[in-house]
This record gives sequence, C-alpha cells and structure tokens, in this order.
Amino acid sequence: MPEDLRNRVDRQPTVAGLSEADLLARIFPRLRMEDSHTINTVLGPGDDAAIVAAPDGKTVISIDTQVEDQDFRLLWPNGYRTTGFDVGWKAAAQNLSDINAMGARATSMVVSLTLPVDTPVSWVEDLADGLTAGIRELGATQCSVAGGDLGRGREISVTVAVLGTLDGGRPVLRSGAQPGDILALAGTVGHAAAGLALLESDVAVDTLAPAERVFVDLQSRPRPPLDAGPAARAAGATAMLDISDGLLRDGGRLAAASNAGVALDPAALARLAGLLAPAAELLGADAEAWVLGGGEDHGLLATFPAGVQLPPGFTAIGSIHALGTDEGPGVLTARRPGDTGGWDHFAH
Ligand SMILES: Nc1ncnc2c1ncn2[C@@H]1O[C@H](COP(=O)(O)OP(=O)(O)O)[C@@H](O)[C@H]1O
Ligand SMILES: Cc1ncc(C[n+]2csc(CCOP(=O)(O)OP(=O)(O)O)c2C)c(N)n1
Ligand SMILES: [Mg+2]
Repeated sequence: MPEDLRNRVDRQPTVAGLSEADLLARIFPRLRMEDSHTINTVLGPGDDAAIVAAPDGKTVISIDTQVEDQDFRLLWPNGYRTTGFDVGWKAAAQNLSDINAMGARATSMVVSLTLPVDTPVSWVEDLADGLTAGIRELGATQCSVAGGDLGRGREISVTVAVLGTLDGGRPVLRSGAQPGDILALAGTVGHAAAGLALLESDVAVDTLAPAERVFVDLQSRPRPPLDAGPAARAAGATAMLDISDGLLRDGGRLAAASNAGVALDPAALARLAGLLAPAAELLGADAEAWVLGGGEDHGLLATFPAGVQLPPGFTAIGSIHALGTDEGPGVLTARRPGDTGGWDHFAH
C-alpha cells in the first residue's frame, strides 16, 4: 500500500513512533459509554483481561474479522475513501448481527487492531468512534467495548469478538425449520451488494444521486435490525440466521441444517429487487442477482410456524417444505442466475 493512500492528508501524524500506551490513551476515551451500556461490564479496558457479567449464567459468543482489500478498500475505484469510522461501525454491526441472529442481545465486545505503521492516528481514533457509534445507534443498549489488543502488520486488520445473553431464553438455531413454516426477512438484502458494485465501478462517488448513494452508505455502515432477533425468538421463530453471504447461500445453510427445502416467493424477490432499481439502472446490473447473492446487509432470515403473527420488521418471502424423494436440502427460486452463489472468502 503506497504511503500516501493511508496517510491521506499531508503529513498527518501516524502511529509510527507512538508507544502502545500513547495510542491506547488516544483510544480509551473514545470507547467510553453511558452507564446503561456498561451495565454488564464488571471490569473494562486497562487490565490484563476484562470481566463481563453473564446475567443468566450462559454466554453467547462470536467473532468476525475485516481485512484491508478483502473486506474494504481504503480507496475504491469510484473514489470513495473508507474512513476509520466506517470500519469501526461495520465491525460493530457484523458482530452484533451474529448475536441478533441467535435471538440474543450483546453484552460486550473486545477488539483487536493490526495496523501498518503509516496509519494516521486520526484514522484509528475514528475507528474507535465508529465502533461506539455503531453500538449506540444500532441500539445495543447494554453493550460496550471491554478491551482489546494492538499490533503491527502489513495491512489493516480489525477483529471483534462479541459476547451476548439470551436472558434465560432458548437460542434460535439454524436447524429448527419445519415443513409448512413461513420464511421471513427482517432488514434489507442486496443493498450492500449494490453498494459494493457502485464502489467497484468507475461512476464517481461524488456524482451519485442520494437514491444511489444510500447503497454505498449501507455497504460502508450496515444497519442490522437488532430488535428483530429477540423479537423473533419471543414470537416462536423455529430457525434463524443472519444474511452475511447472500440469500441463496445463507438460505441453503438454513435448509441444510433443518434438512428441509426453502422456496422463495418470486413476487417477494421481485419486490426486493425493485428497491435496488436506482443502482441497477445506473450500472446496467441485475438487481435480482444482488438480492439472491449479495451479503453484508446483515438482515435476518427466520422461519415461523404458519399462523404466527410475524413480529414487527419481518415480511414473508417464502416457505419451508418437506424434501421430495429426489430432492436435497436447498433453495428453490423461479429463476437462478449463474452468478448468485453468494460470498465465499476462498472461492473468490
Ligand atoms: N477458524 C475457525 N475455527 C473454529 N470454528 C470456526 C472457524 N471459522 C469459522 N468457524 C465456525 O464455523 C461457523 C461458520 O462460520 P462463519 O461462516 O464465519 O459464520 P457466520 O457467517 O455466521 O459469521 C461458525 O459457527 C463459526 O464459529
Ligand atoms: C474489497 C472487498 N471485496 C469484497 C467484499 C465483499 N465481501 C467481503 S466479506 C463478504 C461476506 C461477509 O463477510 P464474512 O466475514 O464472511 O462474514 P460472516 O459470514 O463471517 O458473518 C462479502 C460479501 C468487500 N466488502 N470488500
Ligand atoms: Mg464469520
């Protein structure tokens, strides 16, 4: 990575030469949250380890990493520069989403940063701001950053681990879908993929209309529906997962875990694709391929017994059926373009 890309404003102070303690002193104040957020944090950042309450004696735990040029680019082909705030927000969002997808709510996070020496200090401060803003604005009202780690490397890498609680309830697994269940979606799908396509295009970001720009913003700062996971659990959801790798791929995971068939409603797909029209028209792209193959919105895919009133935020997009004699678990769609397999880190 050329130096001027990371250190984008001339001669900005970089992390080079700062001691770990100096850098932590710049980060810690930005991780502070209101008391309601730290209610589960018995001991926060500053010691060898943090201590976090497990209100019902069980801890839900997940981890996710973003790596420069794999999960974001500092400078995209369309001219957009990914801010530290974006990366911090996305780290919060994708981790909170995994807790949401269990029907749980987050209690705390730890964050590990690997930074090249030419990273501006302000970029790192911005990342801490994005992380806390994401937690706050997405509504993780009892979650705060309890600690982390700092290290040096060739490219930026941000790993967040998140802890959560089910408040004594049962988790909603991928494996519980039953024939006859309704398949429902909360949040968006395909919007982050539209944003990725815009970022990777040569249509300058400054020329985008607001209706197009929203997709770039959603790719940069996803908005998982955090109330929807616990609400789905309370409503009796039989299976659930978050869509990070695409509706077909993640729907296929739900089908495989439940040993059932998932059928997507063509009218629902057309409606979801219609929401992407501004970006699809601009790029001459296939909106339905984004709906079927796009990850990173972190919407929830859940199944509910027929007759259950769907909780707020969910809409029906299909159904679950028993497997036919020659049918393997998978997702049926009326139309299945070849390039909608979804995201796979190693196959790409
Ligand atoms: N390196 C690893 N070691 C152990 N388990 C892993 C590893 N990577 C992924 N997993 C587990 O495999 C499952 C699928 O991972 P992943 O695709 O990252 O899930 P998600 O899309 O929900 O984040 C998860 O249960 C995760 O904990
Ligand atoms: C530079 C760049 N290339 C490609 C992508 C698209 N992309 C990266 S990871 C990913 C899938 C989701 O990430 P992952 O870490 O697999 O999340 P998880 O499934 O573990 O929740 C997608 C669609 C991107 N965001 N940035
Ligand atoms: Mg993962």
